[in-house]
Amino acid sequence: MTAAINPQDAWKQMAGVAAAELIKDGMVVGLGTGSTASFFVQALGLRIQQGLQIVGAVSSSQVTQTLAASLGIPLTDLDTHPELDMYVDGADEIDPKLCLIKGAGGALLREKIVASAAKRFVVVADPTKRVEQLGHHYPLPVEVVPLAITPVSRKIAQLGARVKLRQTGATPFITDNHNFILDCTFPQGISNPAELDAQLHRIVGLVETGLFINMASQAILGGPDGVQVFQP
Ligand SMILES: O=C[C@H](O)[C@H](O)[C@H](O)COP(=O)(O)O
Repeated sequence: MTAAINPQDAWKQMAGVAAAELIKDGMVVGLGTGSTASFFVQALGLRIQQGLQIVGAVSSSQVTQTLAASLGIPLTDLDTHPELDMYVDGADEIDPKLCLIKGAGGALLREKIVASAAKRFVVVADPTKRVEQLGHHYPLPVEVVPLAITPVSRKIAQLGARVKLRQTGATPFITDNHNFILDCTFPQGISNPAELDAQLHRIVGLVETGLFINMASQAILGGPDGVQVFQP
């Protein structure tokens, strides 16, 4: 007997299963990170067990790599396959133009690298992730070289953010790339994601931001009324 899952997880699963249906024989696929992406990876694993033949999958984190390997998904990397057919991942916030905040799980840098290598990026989520303006529900995560954490924090604060070093217990959270994460809350929300992203990228020592702008082409949302596809 399988354990019942809560409605939000059921919606995430619906989105993940629907995205897995988009994967065809011969594709190179990018695998996202997080609870919603995990449902996609599990559904993809099932389809592969049933005979789907992808060329390979590139993971956006160690966690996803381990999950995918356990499901028998053939793994590859960006050296072997620098261009992917499709990348599927979750998001923390999705605005009407499909700009995203990502990185609540700390995987934003690899996620952005893998997403940028893909011809198509499909976001999978539940309806709680849709927002009118980014930055009101989740802080914006940015990945920072540990050496630069204090000056970078100060410079982001000068842009109007409350800046918090992400911790795991008493020690800083360490990303797969051995960097730190700063969670940046903009009290008025993020009115111009592209401008903020450009400002943040001018800060030396800041490696990447969790703003994904003009990257996703489609969102698949599971919800109480079934699966809905959303594109601007
Ligand atoms: O670093 C984490 C990723 O950006 C996740 O894709 C994002 O946080 C969404 O995760 P979830 O599907 O668990 O809400």
